[in-house]
Amino acid sequence: MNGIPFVKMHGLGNDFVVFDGRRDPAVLDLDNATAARIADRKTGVGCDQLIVIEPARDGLADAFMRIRNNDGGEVEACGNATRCVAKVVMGELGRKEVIIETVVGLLDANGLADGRVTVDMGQVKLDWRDIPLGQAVDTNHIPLSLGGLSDAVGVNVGNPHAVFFVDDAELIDIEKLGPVLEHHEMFPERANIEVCSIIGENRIRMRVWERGVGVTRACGTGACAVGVAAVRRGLTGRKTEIVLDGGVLGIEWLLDDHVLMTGPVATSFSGFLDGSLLGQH
Ligand SMILES: N[C@H](CCC[C@H](N)C(=O)O)C(=O)O
Repeated sequence: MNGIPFVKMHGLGNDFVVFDGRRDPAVLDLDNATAARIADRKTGVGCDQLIVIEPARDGLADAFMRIRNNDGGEVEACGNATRCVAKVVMGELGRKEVIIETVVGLLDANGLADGRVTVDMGQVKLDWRDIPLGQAVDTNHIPLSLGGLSDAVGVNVGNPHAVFFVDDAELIDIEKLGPVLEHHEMFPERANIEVCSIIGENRIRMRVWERGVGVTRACGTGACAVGVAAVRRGLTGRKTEIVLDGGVLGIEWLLDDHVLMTGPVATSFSGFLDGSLLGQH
């Protein structure tokens, strides 16, 4: 079989095409258009994010993870994909603890006995400059209203998030409001949009419109942002269960501002990418 090998993986239905750039240099330095072609669900392999595992730059890391959204754009963080890549590297090294390097830092990952993975997603940032926002506002009450949404909480988990709390997240038309908010002038680097409702003690229902993708079944960094936002608003404790369309993630916002995210990893299939998708003729 010729072509570039890949593995199709997902975290609670947030799905990825994972290439190994350590073995196949052809997938290093992809341009945005090529990445979008591969991520296209009709004419490519199809995925929410395209992931390339690369050699670590930092001596402390076991591998570097490059992340691109379905629209081809490179982004800083992806919680669900970090669990998937960590699991791959754990299998290669025969270790339960690995360090995954990203453009925004080193992420510690631990494999649990039940097959799930816990990732320390690093320290969240809460200053308006770090979200980033287009103006100096209190990030616990961003003055933004659209449809049934208002009064967002801004959280940066390596990537930008705007968290809205409502009475019932299921009733919000996130497909309509998401794209408008993603591209709102308040967010100079756009934003991932989460709509949440408290459904029990330390239990939050969340739906997400992801920057550069659209509605996904789960968003790991989004779940981290929601867990932090709920504490900032005094709605839950620091350890929460986030109920997404695709399943449940465990979040804990530590006192040192690091956020731990725990959830499953799944592999769907392996395949070979035809060279035409890389622009090879
Ligand atoms: N759409 C996100 C990247 C992927 C995040 C999500 N898939 C996750 O699991 O964290 C962004 O543009 O920042």
